[in-house]
Amino acid sequence: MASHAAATPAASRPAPVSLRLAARRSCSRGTATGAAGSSASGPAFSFPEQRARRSGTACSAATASSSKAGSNGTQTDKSDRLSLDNIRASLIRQEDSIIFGLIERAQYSINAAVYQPGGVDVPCFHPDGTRASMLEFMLRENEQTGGKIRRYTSPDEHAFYPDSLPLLVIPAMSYPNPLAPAAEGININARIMDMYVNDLLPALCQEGDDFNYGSTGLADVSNLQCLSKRIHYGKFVAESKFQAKPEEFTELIKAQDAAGLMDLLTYKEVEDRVVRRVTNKAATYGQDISEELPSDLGLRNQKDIEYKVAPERVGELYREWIMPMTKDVQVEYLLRRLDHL
Ligand SMILES: C=C(O[C@@H]1C=C(C(=O)O)C=C[C@H]1O)C(=O)O
Repeated sequence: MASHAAATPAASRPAPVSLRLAARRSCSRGTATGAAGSSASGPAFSFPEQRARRSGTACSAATASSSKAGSNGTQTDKSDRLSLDNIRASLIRQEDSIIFGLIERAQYSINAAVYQPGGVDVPCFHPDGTRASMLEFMLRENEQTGGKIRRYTSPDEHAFYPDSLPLLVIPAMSYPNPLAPAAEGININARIMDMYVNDLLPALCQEGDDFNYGSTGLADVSNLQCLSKRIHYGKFVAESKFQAKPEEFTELIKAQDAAGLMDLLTYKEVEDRVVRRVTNKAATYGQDISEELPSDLGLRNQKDIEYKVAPERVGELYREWIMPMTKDVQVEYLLRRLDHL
């Protein structure tokens, strides 16, 4: 089991990362070798049916009734997008963005200079005088823009540099938030950054340098933000699971039994379906689709197709990295689920 203890507090800053090129796995280009049949089924855990928010578990439920700013200038999220009923649809949409993004990034070489502090001369220095990496510079700039328009006040968004966020330029938003208070202190972006740079990129991209640093950094910023959102969605998944089996989870939480929690929240067959679906999507998205729809849209008999990224590779990355980190967030959240209540 990956260590849940590696979760970092919200105040931490991802350390500069270095590419472990030596650990590079096999090349990303390949041909389909029989992607598994697609499955439309969703996660095995049951999502609550329009459940009434339980007193004591709803933490910052919005009460204002107008979408305009309230008397203290606060606005209310009326979208329902954070309700536990919408988790499944959101995870599947996020999957699409992640797969597209990884395929996009794979068009470029590793471009290691983007990740090395000082590898590219960007106007971004740490207090000790060392220059930041180009990726850090781009992420920080992006978070300044998103932060001003409330991105990081939403319970499903987590900044990579939470200590440097700007003030808002539009009124604050109040979100209906089904999560327990402890959720706010969980941010594993430092681990996500390390995994992305040192494990995902070497598995996806050709070695070497093609000097497309801007495109590389833009793809990375987008991918890191999508991955962070998906992985931290573990908080919502965990809350849904807790509400479905409160007694069983409460017993394990009281015993602070991380391994027991991991067992109870893991659905192996769901994970297998996710991997098959992701593989199939990567096979579909990775093709050069022409203006003529093929008569057979399925993935059978397509062993001759040259994919930009081997579809199985994307599925493997989900199994090896993305799902385990989502589960680590779930364990971390559940261990603290009853704090402050
Ligand atoms: C997200 C869930 O929890 C776990 C993690 C999964 C994932 O990251 O996709 C899938 C199955 C579960 O083992 C879930 O149950 O859907």
